Amino acid sequence: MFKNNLAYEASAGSGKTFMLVVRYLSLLFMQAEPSKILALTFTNKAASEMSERIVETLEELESRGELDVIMQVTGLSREHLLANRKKILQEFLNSHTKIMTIDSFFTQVLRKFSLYASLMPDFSTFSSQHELKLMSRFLSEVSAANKREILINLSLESKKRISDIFTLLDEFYIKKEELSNISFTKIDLRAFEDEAMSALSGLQGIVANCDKASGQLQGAVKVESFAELKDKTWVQKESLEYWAFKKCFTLEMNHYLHTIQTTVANHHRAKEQNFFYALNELVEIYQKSKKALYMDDSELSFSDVTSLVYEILHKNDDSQFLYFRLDAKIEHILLDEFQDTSVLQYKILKPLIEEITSGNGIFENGSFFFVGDVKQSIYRFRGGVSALFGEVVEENDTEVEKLLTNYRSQKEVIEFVNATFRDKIEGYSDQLVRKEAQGGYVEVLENDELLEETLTQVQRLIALGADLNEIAILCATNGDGEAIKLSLQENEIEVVTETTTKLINQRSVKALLEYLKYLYFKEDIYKHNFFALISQEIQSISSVDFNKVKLFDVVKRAIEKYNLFEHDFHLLRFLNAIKGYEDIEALLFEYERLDTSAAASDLNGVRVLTVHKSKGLEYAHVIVMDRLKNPPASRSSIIYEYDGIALQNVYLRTKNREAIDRSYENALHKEQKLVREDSLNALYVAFTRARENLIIIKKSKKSSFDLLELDAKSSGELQCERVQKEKKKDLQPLEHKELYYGTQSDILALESEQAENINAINFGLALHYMLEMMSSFNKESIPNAKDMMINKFGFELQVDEIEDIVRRVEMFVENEEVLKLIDGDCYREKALRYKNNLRYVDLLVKHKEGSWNILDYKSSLSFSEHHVKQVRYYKRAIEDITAELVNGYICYILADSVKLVKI
Ligand SMILES: Nc1ncnc2c1ncn2[C@@H]1O[C@H](COP(=O)(O)OP(=O)(O)OP(=O)(O)O)[C@@H](O)[C@H]1O
Repeated sequence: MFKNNLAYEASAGSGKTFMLVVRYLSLLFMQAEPSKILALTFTNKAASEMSERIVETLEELESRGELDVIMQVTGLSREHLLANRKKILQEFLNSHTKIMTIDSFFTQVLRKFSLYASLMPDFSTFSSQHELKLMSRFLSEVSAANKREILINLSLESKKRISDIFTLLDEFYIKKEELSNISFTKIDLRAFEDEAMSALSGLQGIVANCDKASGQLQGAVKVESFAELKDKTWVQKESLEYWAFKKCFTLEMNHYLHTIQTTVANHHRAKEQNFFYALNELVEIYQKSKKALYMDDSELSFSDVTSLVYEILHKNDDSQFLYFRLDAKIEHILLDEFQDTSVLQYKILKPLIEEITSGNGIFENGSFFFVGDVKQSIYRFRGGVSALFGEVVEENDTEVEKLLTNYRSQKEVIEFVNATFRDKIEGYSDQLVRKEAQGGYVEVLENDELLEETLTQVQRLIALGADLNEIAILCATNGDGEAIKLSLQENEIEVVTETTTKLINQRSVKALLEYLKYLYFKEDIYKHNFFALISQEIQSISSVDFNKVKLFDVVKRAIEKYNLFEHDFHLLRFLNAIKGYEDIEALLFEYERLDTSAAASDLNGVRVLTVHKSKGLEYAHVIVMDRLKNPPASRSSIIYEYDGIALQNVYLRTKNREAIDRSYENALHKEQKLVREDSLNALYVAFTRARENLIIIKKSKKSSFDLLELDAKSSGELQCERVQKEKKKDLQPLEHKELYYGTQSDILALESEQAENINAINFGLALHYMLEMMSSFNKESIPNAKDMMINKFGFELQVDEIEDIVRRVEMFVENEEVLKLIDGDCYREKALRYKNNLRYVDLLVKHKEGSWNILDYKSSLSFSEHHVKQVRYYKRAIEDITAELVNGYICYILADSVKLVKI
């Protein structure tokens, strides 16, 4: 029977998402209004997939596994459900549903109440604010407030660059609310230093008077300053009855030692207090700069949105009334992936949930439902606290049910996962195997040539008949993903990655955009494009008064009128995305920035994605590849210590402090445990994505699988169901049209992720940018391009680096060979979309006689092999597209010369 207040805490593949869809459909069948069901997911992709699954399930209800479960949940008969499903589907498609990410929901709330935050409701949101702009705004605000010294001191004390201080500021800004219970005071350090030095002189006295004191011992206590003293090895010991001290040991020595330890520990604490005090002062300015920026640009990051919504709803005289207004629109709440919800996000939702669970809401029949798996919590860095699940259950008196059977994977995969994690993850309980899932294959391979081995395994699967779209390669970073993608493409294997799968680049969505452009601009070209894209005869299109008809309705009507829907889930996603735009202008001028991804079903190629992005997804064949590079040892300098969901304390990570400060030691251990849990959870997510075959490729040393102690072995039999290739719909070729796919710097930064040195990356980006900004390749264009480069990158670069870049550009425009190659129509930063991949060609030149030159700039000689592959790829792409002669060159623009290498 239907339970009003229910949660599922269950392992991967046990049907949580399935139950979420069942729950949603059950509510629909129980006559809940779709617009009053708030279903929140973690990613846009999950939100779109949920809507799609609802439509699909309703369309095919009689043959779907969901049917029986809906009957159980609702108590309604099969006949009733089947008789009503068409009506329910129509209602669903015609409603303003609320299936979205938490971020989008908060954005909607903020739009609604924007005036409380002195914002206009038409702001736009991005996953992060423009970092460089923010930095320079912040720096000028810091100067205006006379706080430069604080910033410089912080940077000196923590031995961090100013830009790293930014990361800390952002962390503190995001956790501002949680930190509000912790206060920081400014403390004078000298007293501690004096006390420690005076205890030291006591100790030195004992050593001086001891006949048996060795030269080594005398050296060990010969300390000139407090800074030197606190890092001495002997200061970290429990007792001085050891080593060279032993011969002179007296209890008094330990007395001095303990005094030194206590004062050093206090000194650390005081220093930490001063650090956080200063950081807090700067956070105020940081927040002010952010506010100023979003007032100027009307652009907010999601963390800004969350903080503002929290402020409006919790720190406002009208709070109760505002919640009441929200409450009136929400009757049921469904939350997916709850383990990754942040405490602040939950605090915002809490009053809404309480209205429902306490039974005093406007709707007596409201319901609350959430699902999650603490083992899959991998977003601690974004504020996820795994204890939240339990807390919420307790606070709301929610009934928790377990789902014990794995519905996703075959036996070999399930048993391997059970055996691997049983003793590693606390409280792990084995998943049960379905009777009909007795096959599957698992192999752990050891090979240091990770890319080659991955390619071999993909080819092995393809040879066995695997569907390309059912092969997923999970890797550690975007950089690793790019490397594997290139390697597969070199071997003519199609690849689908995130950058290539934007919704707005899908044919049906493009068609609708052309349609809307026609309605708005009234240019015939758009009409022609629209009909070409939907493969229909050109007809007249009647005009629409956008003041009277909602954008959403215009698009929905077009979909119906031109019969576009037929299983095209991109359109469903597009309809959902449209709800985020105020009006037609906002859509037409902003849609290029829409980063919703396309419906997976219509893309072709091996999926390459990071483990983090793979959460919630499943594939028949999964290859988990070890990380190509060892991770940088970049630990956060701040340790956040939680007690349950409450932030209890913050510490500044300090060398050797754990030996002399018990509470720091505790916090550090807790943190280390969490870091280990994060890694284990990520591996758990990765291994549980496979339905049939799981192949793990590990390297022999420093493998990310080390903590699992995996041996190379295989079990089961590798089999792939041969795909029946469906005949693709006959679509007319797309008219070539230049598109804007984001910015080159996004992609360059991604490509250069392999380069460890952030300075080198910035340098390269700045050089590229300056060349891009050259209106013509001659000396006259240099000053302007230089200014633009400084505006964008000046903050990141030293003066001599800027001069170096300008010198290189001068050499470039003076080089005879270069000038010959670029004699023609030059296209800078040309976006190139080929086989579902997006690339930028630095410089593409079309010669009068119909041949093309590609120039790919490099600012250093490293990674040559990679460059060659890249240019070869561009060359092949342009040859395919133009069917004309193409020459490719790598142009090394070095400090002292320009070298051209023909590919
Ligand atoms: N009761 C069920 N009957 C039939 N199939 C089911 C059932 N529950 C789940 N499935 C199928 O099993 C697979 C895994 O389910 P689902 O994705 O809901 O698991 P999950 O718990 O959300 O996994 P994860 O935690 O990894 O996201 C899906 O293909 C789903 O359709």
